[in-house]
Amino acid sequence: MNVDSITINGGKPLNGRVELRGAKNFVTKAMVAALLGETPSTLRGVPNISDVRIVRGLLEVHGVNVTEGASGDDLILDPVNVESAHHADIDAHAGSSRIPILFCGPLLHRLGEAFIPDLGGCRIGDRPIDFHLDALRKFGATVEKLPAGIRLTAPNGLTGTTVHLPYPSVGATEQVLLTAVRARGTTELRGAAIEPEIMDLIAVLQKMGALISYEPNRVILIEGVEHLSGYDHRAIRDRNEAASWAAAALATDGDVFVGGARQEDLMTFLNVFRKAGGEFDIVDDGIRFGRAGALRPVVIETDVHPGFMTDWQQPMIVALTQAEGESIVHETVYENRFGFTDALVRMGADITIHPNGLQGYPRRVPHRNLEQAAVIRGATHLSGADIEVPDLRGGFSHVIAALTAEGRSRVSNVGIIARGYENLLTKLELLGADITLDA
Ligand SMILES: CC(=O)N[C@H]1[C@@H](OP(=O)(O)OP(=O)(O)OC[C@H]2O[C@@H](n3ccc(=O)[nH]c3=O)[C@H](O)[C@@H]2O)O[C@H](CO)[C@@H](O)[C@@H]1O
Ligand SMILES: C=C(OP(=O)(O)O)C(=O)O
Repeated sequence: MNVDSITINGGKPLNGRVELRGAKNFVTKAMVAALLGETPSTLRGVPNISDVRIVRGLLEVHGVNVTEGASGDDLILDPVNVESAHHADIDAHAGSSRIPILFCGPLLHRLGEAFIPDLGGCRIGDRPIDFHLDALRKFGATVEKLPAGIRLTAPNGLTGTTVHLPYPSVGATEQVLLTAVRARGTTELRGAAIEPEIMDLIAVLQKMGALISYEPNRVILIEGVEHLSGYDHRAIRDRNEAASWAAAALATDGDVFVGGARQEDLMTFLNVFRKAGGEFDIVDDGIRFGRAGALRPVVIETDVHPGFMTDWQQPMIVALTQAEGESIVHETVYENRFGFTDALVRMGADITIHPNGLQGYPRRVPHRNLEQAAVIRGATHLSGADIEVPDLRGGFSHVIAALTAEGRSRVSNVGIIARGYENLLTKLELLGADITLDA
């Protein structure tokens, strides 16, 4: 999506079918895993999104030969000639993604050194990398902070260790996996994240020759091996995109079949969707989402898997502006993930943000110091407005809000949405949305 601004004529339901491809939060990690192999890897179902292009560029400056396979959505990644890259070239390809931090372990194994530029990614809170760096130091890496990034070396190689994550971080879990698989000896990872995308990364690493076992209570054991080969793998589909289209169908009173959506990856979402007045049919090749009747208010607590994902709350909040009564969303994963609601309020939504969270409500998810809460009172009539996309999921939510609202909305900075949604405008048009690209 090379456009920066679109005009949406809203107030019409979305109807039709969209197809999911590989998950942004898996594909980019599997591309990094290819660095660890001694032979080429084939990754299937790769979406055409900007985060994939950024990771491809970073792999290429490190000497990985990346080519497209015959089917159009396969990537062949040949890491046989991996080499150190100039800092300037790495910076030029760092872009807006957080994935460069996951190059640490693979580059240390391959080259004995790594330079990691300052990270991009959505601005949804502080997003520290202390768990990553603490773990890498435990493996034996030295970490030096530079003005524009960090430099790591491992003069004595990397050795298996015990890592106990203070919080089940997705990225830090992937960091430990990608480092431990070729470290000397065994690594015990406690407090691991267990998202489906992580399980798919473990599947990829096992195909490459890694020895990884998943124990009860968020413990993962990794026995380091000396050699890994390439893999051939079809990526898990994007459950965040699935939840986004489901919420879009709910908000606009539409009917959307999401090809490739899998019930087992969306169980928690489906429960909330049903409680909010949505209905769904699960069939072999996907899930159809629509409304069962009037929308109802719900209480959502975001959490790590198997909880309700933080990436799902933004599109669901748009739908909840159409539910009769008071909904509450407790955001417990990130400290600043409600910025997108300002625009919804300008469109007519009644949303109050509690920057320090809401106390005194019975909860399943433990309180965290950084949390926030949103109280949404509905149903409200949304009217078109000029809005600016703040981040990836917030951006998709702005588009849904504009589709739900009566009248015209001008949505600017839509390019960010291409970080995680392939062919968004084409898909929206196929679903019947009235959209024009601004000059
Ligand atoms: C590319 C990708 O896969 N992005 C996903 C990934 O982000 P990402 O992997 O960056 O998110 P994490 O799971 O690491 O972050 C969860 C929490 O841990 C904290 N933390 C994390 C690392 C660290 O070193 N120190 C620390 O304090 C974060 O600030 C946050 O409060 O998981 C998030 C949580 O499911 C999703 O919203 C993102 O879509
Ligand atoms: C926060 C997200 O991604 P990232 O971690 O890449 O910024 C997201 O996918 O919504």
